[in-house]
Amino acid sequence: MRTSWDIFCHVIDNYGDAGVCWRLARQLAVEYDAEVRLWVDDPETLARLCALVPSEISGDTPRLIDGVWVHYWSSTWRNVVPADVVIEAFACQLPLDYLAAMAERSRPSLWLNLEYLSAEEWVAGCHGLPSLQQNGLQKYFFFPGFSPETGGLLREADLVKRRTEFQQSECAKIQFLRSLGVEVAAESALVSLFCYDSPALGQWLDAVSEGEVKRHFLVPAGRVVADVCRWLGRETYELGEPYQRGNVCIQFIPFLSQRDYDLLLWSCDFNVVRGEDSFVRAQWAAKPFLWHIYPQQEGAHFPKLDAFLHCYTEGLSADLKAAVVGSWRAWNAGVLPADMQGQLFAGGAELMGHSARWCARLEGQNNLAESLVQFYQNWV
Ligand SMILES: Cc1cn([C@H]2C[C@H](O)[C@@H](COP(=O)(O)OP(=O)(O)O[C@H]3O[C@@H](C)[C@H](O)[C@@H](O)[C@H]3O)O2)c(=O)[nH]c1=O
Repeated sequence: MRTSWDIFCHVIDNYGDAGVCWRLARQLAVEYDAEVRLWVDDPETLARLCALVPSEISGDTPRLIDGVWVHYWSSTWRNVVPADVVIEAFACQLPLDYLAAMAERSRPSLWLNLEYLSAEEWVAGCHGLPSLQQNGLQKYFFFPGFSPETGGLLREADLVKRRTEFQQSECAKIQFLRSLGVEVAAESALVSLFCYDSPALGQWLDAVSEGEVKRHFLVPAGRVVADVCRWLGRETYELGEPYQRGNVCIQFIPFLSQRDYDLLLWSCDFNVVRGEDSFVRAQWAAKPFLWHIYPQQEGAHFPKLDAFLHCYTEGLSADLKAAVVGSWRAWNAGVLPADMQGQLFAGGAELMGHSARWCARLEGQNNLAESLVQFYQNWV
């Protein structure tokens, strides 16, 4: 019998919550033949990530998309029979009636809270721990992560193969970039830019524009566009139009589907990414990158940044390690000291090789969907 899964997604802000839930839901349905319902309270955000999702889904009419039943999670809850496995993503609050129904099933549901990604050491110790809840059920805390003691990272079965084939074909890359209206000059390095607002951005672009290497920045529609326009001295912009300032060419492109965003990351020489899901996808791209971590109050994100840097930079030469750690920390603090601006791009061949080895290392651990399925099988 097929296992049924309910994934509950409350979109707090940005795209990460919906991005992670959608990716997981699809993988469970497509690769594990699971019967998946995704309950999302903001279908419009999901629709930006996958064109097949309509931006409005009524409470009564779920849509079957890529094998997943997408439901609008409205504030008025209509009772449904809970699934075998229930995932509350990022500690969202499940409907009270649903919680009661979970406990009333003849075989109670497995209840999991899917946590945010962190490379901190304590994560391995807390992964999979239960906590007794008011409805008499155990809730298990499920942590994605970078070590085999965690739930691993989202990675579709064919991801690395598709990426390798794409990156081996110059033609595939050119075709994809052309579909976005992008032509890259032969001697220019391609950079994707998806980050939060940052005072460091203008300083960095200044330095790069005066640098010796030509860089072509692709900027998907989003909040950083306004800052880049300001740096260009423009009030408006045309999608696809290349804007040149010094050695920097800027091109604004549409916000892509998740699938095309992967192609963008695979095509670029360097990716600026943020949050959780684009950060993981940049690692699967096996290219050098910069992580703009989701800023939290009182600097709570800095230990997370350091924990990741600690694992990620293992094996780098001392100079390069210092450049990566220093420039990532500076970027995330919003200040780039003058001598550090070029260092964001430091590393060349060493960092390229390192990115590929890091990706291969991560590929050696279970992926998140696989870990969840195994957890359920062991629990039953
Ligand atoms: C730029 C771009 C991104 N994307 C996708 C990739 C990801 O699935 C998603 C972006 O998600 P993230 O990278 O996680 O960054 P984000 O800033 O949008 O999301 C954040 O949301 C907060 C609520 C969380 O607390 C953060 O941890 C983080 O997840 O958008 C596209 O599909 N097309 C695009 O063109």
